[in-house]
Amino acid sequence: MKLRDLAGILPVEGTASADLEVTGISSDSRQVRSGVVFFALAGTKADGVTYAADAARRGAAAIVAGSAIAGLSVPVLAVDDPRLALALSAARYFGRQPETMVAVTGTSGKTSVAAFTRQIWEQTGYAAASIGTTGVVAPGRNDYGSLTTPDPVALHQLLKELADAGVTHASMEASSHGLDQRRLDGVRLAAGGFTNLGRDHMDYHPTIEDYHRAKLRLFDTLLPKGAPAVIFADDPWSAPTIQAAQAAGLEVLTVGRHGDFLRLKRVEHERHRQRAEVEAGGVLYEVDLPLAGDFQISNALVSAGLAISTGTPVAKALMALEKLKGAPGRLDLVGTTTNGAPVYVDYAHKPDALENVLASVRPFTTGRVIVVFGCGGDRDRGKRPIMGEIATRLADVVIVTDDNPRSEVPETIRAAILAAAPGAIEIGDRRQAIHEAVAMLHAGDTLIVAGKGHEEGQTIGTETLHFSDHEEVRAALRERAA
Ligand SMILES: CC(=O)N[C@H]1[C@@H](OP(=O)(O)OP(=O)(O)OC[C@H]2O[C@@H](n3ccc(=O)[nH]c3=O)[C@H](O)[C@@H]2O)O[C@H](CO)[C@@H](O)[C@@H]1O[C@H](C)C(=O)N[C@@H](C)C(=O)N[C@H](CCC(=O)O)C(=O)O
Ligand SMILES: Nc1ncnc2c1ncn2[C@@H]1O[C@H](COP(=O)(O)OP(=O)(O)OP(=O)(O)O)[C@@H](O)[C@H]1O
Ligand SMILES: N[C@H](CCC[C@H](N)C(=O)O)C(=O)O
Ligand SMILES: [Mg+2]
Repeated sequence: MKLRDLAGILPVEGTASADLEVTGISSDSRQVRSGVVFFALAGTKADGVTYAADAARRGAAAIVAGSAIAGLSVPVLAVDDPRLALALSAARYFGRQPETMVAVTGTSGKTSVAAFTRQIWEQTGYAAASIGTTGVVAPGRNDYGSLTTPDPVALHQLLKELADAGVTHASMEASSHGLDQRRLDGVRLAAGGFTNLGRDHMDYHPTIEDYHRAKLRLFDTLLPKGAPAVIFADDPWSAPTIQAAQAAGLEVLTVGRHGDFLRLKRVEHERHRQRAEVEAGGVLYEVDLPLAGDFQISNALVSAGLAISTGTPVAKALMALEKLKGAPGRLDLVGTTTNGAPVYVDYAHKPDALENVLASVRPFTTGRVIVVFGCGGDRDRGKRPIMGEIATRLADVVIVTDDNPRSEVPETIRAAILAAAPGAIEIGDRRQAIHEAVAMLHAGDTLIVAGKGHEEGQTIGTETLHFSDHEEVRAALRERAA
């Protein structure tokens, strides 16, 4: 590609540099090679402008920045929004994307909805992929992920790979960071979904309104006019989201008990499954969902809405729900003790999620609900006492342990949770906490190990050591059975 091919995004028309060959796009100077266009982004830790000279030295074809930079030997192209320019350039540079792409946002449920939507499409017969916190799943591919919404260069490289491999349908998670940082601008979206809004990332967003506004970018900026917006109707933040989507000229399709498109009429809970009655277009459907947790019904309905609004027949989508597999680490039944007490691993690491997961297991728990959890370091400190209070209110036994302490002192994090969790047991070592909790289980009890879900490491300081809640639960169950 020539630099001129990025015209309309970058101010290259009529410049001598328009003929330069472009061999790549990057916002990280350390990855610049000859011919790469470097985008200098103002970040949370550093300002990319500082690295412009480094990028030039490494052979950058041009530098894109928010304003002119003096003294560089390569052309500098000034744009209003370098992050937006990066995303649009990456989209154009890589070119191909799966034909039908949907994105889902919300505080909780994104990973589940992305995974469920992929599964419904698979059952419809499409080559489908999902992209998010747990990684990339596509035919013949299952890569572990790190970011919920990948950065635009990685994202568009991935979308091209998927499209080249024949994937026609892809669902992705739109995190508030991703939306705010323009990571999804340039993705050709056919539909968008909204699950719910609760406290999260208050270290990044100054207020919950700001956090909601970031989420709304999916609807008021990214989706084309007339595109379907599938919105869960039973959340306190549903109404303002519906309003924003309508104002943006989208086709609003609501799902849930208050939903018009897919209306939940009735749910019967069993231990590891639930039977729902859903009305769609005046027809009643009985759906036997093989997953525990009220919230999974909400997620399943948003997913079905996304699949239906992009072409899957209603009956097919709803029947596909009967074969859904939960996303790894989302109310994931890892095993049961010999006396029948189930142990779940769950990714609840924020207040609403913890509240939901604990409330979800109560109906089928005849004994005690036991929870093991902690909070991550270098993340929203305000949520710690809130989660302590929720655990104390909704569980019978609370064990406070370490999550990913990162650079913080683990005792300090635990103390902040414990301050609002009278009677909780403190066991810093997560392995020990899991083993002691499993040893405590009586018939009728339920254990939830919350916070790390699918994660395969524990970050202490700057080191990430292998750690898996699944493996520890299995080991503890074996130990107990022996
Ligand atoms: C706080 C945050 O969101 N940071 C993201 C952001 O980094 P940043 O722009 O703030 O980076 P920075 O370190 O300040 O550096 C500024 C710029 O200088 C560049 N640089 C830096 C050093 C150098 O030598 N040369 C150089 O060019 C950097 O590449 C960057 O472009 O943009 C980067 C590229 O897209 C992301 O990788 C990075 O994610 C970091 C790793 C992160 O941990 N993000 C988390 C908080 C996150 O995004 N989470 C969400 C939500 C999770 C969920 O709830 O599901 C997610 O989508 O995963
Ligand atoms: N619809 C929902 N409502 C409330 N809580 C939910 C919902 N769906 C999932 N949860 C809870 O949130 C946790 C994370 O779910 P999931 O990974 O699907 O959400 P996410 O939005 O992708 O979260 P993250 O931003 O952390 O990646 C689950 O383990 C469960 O505890
Ligand atoms: N994407 C989220 C995941 C948090 C998971 C939890 N285990 C923690 O470490 O806080 C974040 O990085 O904030
Ligand atoms: Mg996720």
